Amino acid sequence: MTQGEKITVENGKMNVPNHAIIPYIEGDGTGPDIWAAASRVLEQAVEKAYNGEKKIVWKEVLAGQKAYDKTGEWLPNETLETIRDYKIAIKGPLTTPIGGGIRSLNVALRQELDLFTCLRPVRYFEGVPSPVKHPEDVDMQIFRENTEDIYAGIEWQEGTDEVKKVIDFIQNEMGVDKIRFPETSGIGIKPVSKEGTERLVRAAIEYALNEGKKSVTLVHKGNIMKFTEGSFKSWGYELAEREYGDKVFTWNEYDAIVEEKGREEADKAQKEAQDAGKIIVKDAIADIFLQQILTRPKEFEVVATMNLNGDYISDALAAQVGGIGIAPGANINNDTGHAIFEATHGTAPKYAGMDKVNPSSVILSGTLMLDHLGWREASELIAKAMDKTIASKVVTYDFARLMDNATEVKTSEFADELIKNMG
Ligand SMILES: NC(=O)C1=CN([C@@H]2O[C@H](COP(=O)(O)OP(=O)(O)OC[C@H]3O[C@@H](n4cnc5c(N)ncnc54)[C@H](OP(=O)(O)O)[C@@H]3O)[C@@H](O)[C@H]2O)C=CC1
Ligand SMILES: O=C(O)CCC(=O)C(=O)O
Ligand SMILES: [Mg+2]
Repeated sequence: MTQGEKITVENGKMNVPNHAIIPYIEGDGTGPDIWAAASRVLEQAVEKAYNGEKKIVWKEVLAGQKAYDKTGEWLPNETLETIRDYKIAIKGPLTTPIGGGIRSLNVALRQELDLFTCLRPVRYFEGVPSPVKHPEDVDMQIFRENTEDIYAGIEWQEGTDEVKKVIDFIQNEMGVDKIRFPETSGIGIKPVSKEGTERLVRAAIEYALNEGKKSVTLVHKGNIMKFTEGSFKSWGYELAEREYGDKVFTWNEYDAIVEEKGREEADKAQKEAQDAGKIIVKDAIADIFLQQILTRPKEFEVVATMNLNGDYISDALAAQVGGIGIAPGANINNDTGHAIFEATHGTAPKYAGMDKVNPSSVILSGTLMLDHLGWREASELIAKAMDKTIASKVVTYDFARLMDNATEVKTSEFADELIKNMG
């Protein structure tokens, strides 16, 4: 067995040894099928890109059903400690029961390790079947806040003593009389903080600056949820102007010019800012945004949004470029460099153990991981092999059912094909 070394971080700089140990969670449902395929592709890409000089040394950590069966715990503390210690991990999907049962282990991992950015890049691979006319116009990076919002699961069930206490408090201490059916309501709480918003928006703007993007769009439902989603928008604009004043032009500034000097002057100021290479920081209300990503996707590049909006938007956008089978993601703490890479999709239980589903989301999450480690040559090999394989129409069931004259292959065979096409 190859002996590996830990990835370390010193003064914010990541040191990646040639034989880097990377913890992985296999995942529930289709997780084992996908992981078997994805891990082979990632290993081979590193092997080929560096002629054996660099290697991934996998270290399994347990979560989900496998953890429960072996240890009696769904998310053992040892798993969290190992990921903290080794800095980087990659995972398959984990099941969350609807209604009762355990809360999301996926959310727990993000919260426990404070992985505040969920980065979900959405771009088109030539030849992938899509329901829209111009899927190639979609090239967006979703920065989804990953630790707050209603998604964090602070809620109380209808009929419990806890929910009665909360409803009594809201009605009697806060004077709220708008709970329509107080005797039969469940209650959920949606915390959205200034700190949480600022660190997410900062990560999005930094990304836009580093990658030469032209805009960052803050997506919110601030007209209805004024002090959570509305504040997300205001705090985002304030941060952009305060920390990046000379590099951005915001729609907040635009509105102030309209007020003072009229729209023509505001348009002129925005045009000047664009010509000077500044990033336009704008915003969109979530409902119309979901229409506009379909009708004019070219207008959006980097998107910063809250947790639940980001969850909806990332599945919707994935559909535009071929579906959830090819939608990667990364959960990152941009301050410490800690990260867990994972697909956007879930465990797809009806296909578990059938060697059937598309492993591309986890494979592409792996390429994000390789980029994060600075092993770009390996991630480029995979991206090229993905282009070549899809162009040759050798695909898993999800693409095959939408393509003419495709050859449908199993999860493991798709991995074989990618490895063959790495050249
Ligand atoms: N980060 C995580 O670990 C996540 C976990 N989950 C959890 O997963 C479980 C199942 O959730 P569910 O809502 O069914 O969502 P899933 O994403 O698991 O599956 C929904 C549908 O998406 C398609 N799909 C999913 N994965 C793939 C793939 N690899 N290749 C091709 N198609 C795919 C299938 O569509 P079709 O039937 O059309 O073929 C599938 O039926 C739940 O417990 C949920 O909480 C959900 C999301 C993320
Ligand atoms: O944790 C879950 O079960 C669902 C998570 C999810 O949908 C997501 O992160 O996109
Ligand atoms: Mg989701």
